[in-house]
Amino acid sequence: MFLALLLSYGPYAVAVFLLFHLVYFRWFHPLAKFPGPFWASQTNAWKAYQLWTRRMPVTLQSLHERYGPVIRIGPNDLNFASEDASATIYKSGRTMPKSSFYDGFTTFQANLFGTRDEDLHALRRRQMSHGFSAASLKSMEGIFDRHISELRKQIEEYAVSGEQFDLKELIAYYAYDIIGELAFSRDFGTLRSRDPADLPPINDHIFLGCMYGMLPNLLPYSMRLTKYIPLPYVQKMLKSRLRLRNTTAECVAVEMARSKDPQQNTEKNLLTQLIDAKDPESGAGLTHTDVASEAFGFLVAGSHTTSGTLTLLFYHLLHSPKVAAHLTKELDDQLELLDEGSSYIYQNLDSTLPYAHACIQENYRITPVFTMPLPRMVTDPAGVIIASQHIPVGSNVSMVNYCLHHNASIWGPDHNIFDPSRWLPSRTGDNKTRSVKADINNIMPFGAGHRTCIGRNIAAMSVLKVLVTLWRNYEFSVVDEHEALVIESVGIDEKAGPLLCRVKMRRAAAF
Ligand code: HEM
Repeated sequence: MFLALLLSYGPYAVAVFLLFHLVYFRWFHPLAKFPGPFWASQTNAWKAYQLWTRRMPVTLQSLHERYGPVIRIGPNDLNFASEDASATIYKSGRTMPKSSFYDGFTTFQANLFGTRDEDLHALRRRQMSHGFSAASLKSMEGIFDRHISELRKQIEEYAVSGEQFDLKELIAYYAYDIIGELAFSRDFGTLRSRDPADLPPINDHIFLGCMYGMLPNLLPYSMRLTKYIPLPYVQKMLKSRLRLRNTTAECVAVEMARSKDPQQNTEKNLLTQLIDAKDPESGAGLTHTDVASEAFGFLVAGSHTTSGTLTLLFYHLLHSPKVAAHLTKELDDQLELLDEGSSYIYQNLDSTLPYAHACIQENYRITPVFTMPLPRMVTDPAGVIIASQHIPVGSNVSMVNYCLHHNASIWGPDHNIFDPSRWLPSRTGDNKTRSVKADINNIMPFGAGHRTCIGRNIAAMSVLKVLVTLWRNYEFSVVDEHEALVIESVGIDEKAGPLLCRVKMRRAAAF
């Protein structure tokens, strides 16, 4: 009887429900007045599909061009691309906490990046601030120098042989080896072995985290049930995440055991600093699982971001002859060629190289790599005003830095041109009337506010040292001068395909 009723009326009930859902979310929902694609107003699967295409930042930017600075990208989600939005969304502290999107990244337990507990976040930041301070950074400079020296060795082999090579791949090995030493106290030696299979599957982890996070209604189940989906691609991603987790657990266990042995004199790095970390207020330290969870976060947040950034910087320089010539002149004027084993001291590079800094800044603007939407939740019962719009409590609001960095009303119609002179006081071009200082507030490659990147100084040191060392000491040329830049995004971006180059020495080979 019940089955008969279900079969006769069930399809009508489903149709009525769907119709109600469609009409409510499109025309009566509190966010209904905001423009955006129809399917985005109906289901979070729209966002998940955009992630799947690997083109989300570019798609969102074109939607902003079409609909304006605020668009609806999910039934309960708004995305902003205007100058005045970032302060309210990211600098309102605890009243705008991270949304459930971040739960998708939990591997051991929520870490500094993923936690939505503001008290825990504040405690962790206090515990870790010493490890990321300028003094700690200085004490870790030797680690960078060793790996830059290894990178030079590999490049010099190509200079001698004259063979073409993939600079993107070499940079990826370099960035992984550095983070291995910083976060795991281990030299993975991938620059020496140069086997792509040695590189960790970080992109898979990030893609999976973003995918889980973009389907929040499924989250409690999806993380547990994905293992039963018999698709090889899904199984590969799960295995990748497990592999990363196991590597982390193993390295942390070794270092924690070593730290208990007073005979062992280990070099300071981020992992040893985590093990020693104490909250200056309460004296509380981190447990074994806390340390593993944070080290895992450093690997995920710090390696592909750095390698993606460096590869894109070299791509832009190698495809912009005038910019390249300007940079060469500045470095030739300011820096001696390096001998074997020597390096440029970071502190000395800071004030003397304005054009190199401008190139780095422009690279962060035109091709930021951390482009996942960074959603925050409106928790004030009265709602909040963002970019002159009232946004009701319970909504998720986000920005994608790529969209802000390509907003033509801020950067001018030439926003797609790599032009470091935007960052010089004597700037030329469309936005010459604006101040550099104002524009620095309009880029957010490292996020903004109290959840801004804790590793930005580490990234800054790596990027500047690699740039000036390679650009001053070698002469690179790209194999395909006309190659158009295609970017793939899994939440963190990279140049699609290799960056094929040839290289010449600017002095006799050192190694
Ligand atoms: C060019 C390189 C890098 C870029 C572009 C970058 C970008 C970002 C961005 C945009 C955020 C903010 C995320 C949000 O609001 O949800 C972030 C957070 C974070 N980053 Fe980075 N990052 C880089 C390098 C690093 C490095 C080298 C490390 C560590 C060794 C690191 C560790 C972290 C951590 C732990 C967080 C969470 C901070 C918090 O919530 O308090 N990052 N990063």
